[in-house]
Amino acid sequence: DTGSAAAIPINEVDIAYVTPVTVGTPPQTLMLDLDTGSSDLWVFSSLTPSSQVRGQDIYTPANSSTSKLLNGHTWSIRYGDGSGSRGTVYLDTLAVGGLEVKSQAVQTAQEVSSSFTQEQSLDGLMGLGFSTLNTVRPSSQLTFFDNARPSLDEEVFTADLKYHATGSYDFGFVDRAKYTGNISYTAVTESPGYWTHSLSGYAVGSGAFQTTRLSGISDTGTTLLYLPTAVVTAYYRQVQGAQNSQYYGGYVFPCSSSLPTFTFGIEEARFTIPASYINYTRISPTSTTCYGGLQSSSGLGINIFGDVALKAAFVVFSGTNPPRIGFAHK
Ligand SMILES: O=C(NC1CCCCC1)N[C@H]1[C@H](O)[C@@H](N2CCCCC2)[C@@H]2OC[C@H]1O2
Repeated sequence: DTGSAAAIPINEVDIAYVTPVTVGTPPQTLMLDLDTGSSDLWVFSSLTPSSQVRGQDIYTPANSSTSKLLNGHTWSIRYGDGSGSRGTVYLDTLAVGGLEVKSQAVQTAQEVSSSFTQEQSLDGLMGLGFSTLNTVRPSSQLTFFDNARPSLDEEVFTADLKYHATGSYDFGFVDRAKYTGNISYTAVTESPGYWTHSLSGYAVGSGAFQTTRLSGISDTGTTLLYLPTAVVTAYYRQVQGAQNSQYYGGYVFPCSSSLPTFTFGIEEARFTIPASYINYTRISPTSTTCYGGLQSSSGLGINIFGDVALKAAFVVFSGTNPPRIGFAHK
C-alpha cells in the first residue's frame, strides 16, 4: 500500500508545513505538521481548553464510532524551541493521502503552549521520528510510519518540501518523477530516536568545499538550518553588515545584502541551498533588518538540518534495517 499527501507552508516564510490527515469515523480532517524530529502524534481536541484554541480544527473522539480511550495513558512533550503540550490518548482510524492505519494512537491535547495556540493553521503534529522517542506512558505508542510499515510496498517515506510552495510527503514508495539523477544514501543511527546522520562537508558560495564530517538530525519540524559556529561565522563573513545579535538571538543582516549560497555534502553528492532560502525573514514587517535561515547550533548540543536545508532536496527516510537517509536533486 502507499500514500501521498500535500505539504503546505502555513505562512509566507515557510515557518512550518502542514498535511491533511483524517481521523475517526466519519473522517475528521486535521492539518498536521509532519515532524521527523519527534515521535508523538498529538492533536487539538475537544479536550483542549477553549481558551487555548484559536481557529484550529479539533478532533472530537466522541463523534467517532471507532475511537477507543487508551485507559490510564498520558503524555507530555517539550520541543527544542520551548513549546510543548500534554494530554490523554485515544486509538482511532487515521489516514494520510489514502494510506490508512486502523488503530493509531492519537494523543489528545489537554494543554498546549502559547506558540501552538498562536498558529491557527496547525492542528497538531505527526511525529515521524523513531518510536523510542514517544512520550506516552505507561506504555509508549508507535508512530504512523511504524504502524503502516507492514502494509507499505516499500519501508520508506519521502519529503519533497518546497520554498514558498506546496510540496508533498509520500509513504511506501519513492516517486521517480519527483527527483533527478541518483539518490545519495548515507547511514542513519537511531540515537536517541532522531534521523541522525552526517554531512560530508560544506562550502560557502563559490568557495572550496570543506571536507569535514558534521553529525546532525534531519528534522522536518524545524524551520531553519543549525550548524557549528565555525561554519556559520565563515558564512556570514561573506555578508555585508551581518552580525550575531544577542537581541534577536541569532545572525541578522541588512535585507539588501547579497547572500552567498550554502552547499552541503551527502557522501560524494553536493546540494546547494539558494541564497533566497537563507534570507529567511524580516525581523518585523517594516524592518530592513533580516534574520538568517542559517544559525549557530552551539546552544543546542546537536546540529539540525531543518526545512531550509531539506527543501533544497528530495529526501528519502528509509526504515530499512539498518535505516538510512537519501538525498536527491529535484
Ligand atoms: O522546536 C523545534 N525545533 C527546535 C527549533 C530551535 C532549535 C532546536 C530545535 N521544532 C518545533 C517547532 O518549532 C514547532 N513550531 C510550532 C509553531 C509553528 C512553527 C513550528 C513545531 O512543534 C514541534 C516542532 O515543530
